[in-house]
Amino acid sequence: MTPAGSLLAAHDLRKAYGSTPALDGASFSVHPGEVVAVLGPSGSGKSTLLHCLAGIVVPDSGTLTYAGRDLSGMSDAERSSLRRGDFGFVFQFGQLVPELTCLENVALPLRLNGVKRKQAARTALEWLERLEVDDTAAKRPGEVSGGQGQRVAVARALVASPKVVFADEPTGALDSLNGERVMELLTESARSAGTAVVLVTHEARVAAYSDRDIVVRDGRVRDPEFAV
Ligand SMILES: Nc1ncnc2c1ncn2[C@@H]1O[C@H](COP(=O)(O)OP(=O)(O)OP(=O)(O)O)[C@@H](O)[C@H]1O
Repeated sequence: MTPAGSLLAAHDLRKAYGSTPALDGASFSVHPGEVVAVLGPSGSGKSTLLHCLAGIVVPDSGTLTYAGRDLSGMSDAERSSLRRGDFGFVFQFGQLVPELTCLENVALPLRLNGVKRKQAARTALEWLERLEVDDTAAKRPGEVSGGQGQRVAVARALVASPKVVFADEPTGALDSLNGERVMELLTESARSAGTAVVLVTHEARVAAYSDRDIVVRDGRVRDPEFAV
């Protein structure tokens, strides 16, 4: 059932919110290091698919396999530990911790994984430099621009060398110039680290940075990679 060589695969996922079906038999897979864009009209189920793949939302039925392990059968604690260790996240509005500096925000995933404070700060600064926002290191998220905040969020998503980054409309709140730069930096950094990216977007311009597109319609996905 799992496509050969895939890192993350979903088969026939179904999820309803009350009587509203959000996913209605969605199958999808991503290979290591691959950048896949998830496209589709508003309300088609893109975010629900991403949340299921990331282990944030539990589907009503269907199977989810990550690195050969059945995600559906994992406990909440196992899924949380997978999210912390193997996954990174970027959302539309950075979702940085407002009380921490940008450097501390980027260092946070490393600290949660047990990296010592000094080493975490050093690595976080390297990532801020890579994303060209090292001048935000001592500032809090409320003191930086939207574009800078998203770059900090990308640094935070990649700092702990995740296997997969989930990005839900990461440039949705940015102007086109800033949006394109964030996409360039996200995809370049992910490709050089061998990190796969699952990218939900409305915009064809953003999807152009992916290796492959899939389209969600009415909670269903057609992924030609998936042999059913
Ligand atoms: N927490 C929720 N409670 C109730 N209904 C929900 C919830 N989340 C999503 N839905 C419904 O499920 C369907 C799919 O929503 P989803 O957010 O996955 O779509 P989307 O394609 O990401 O939309 P958009 O592009 O507008 O963000 C929609 O009908 C939506 O209203």
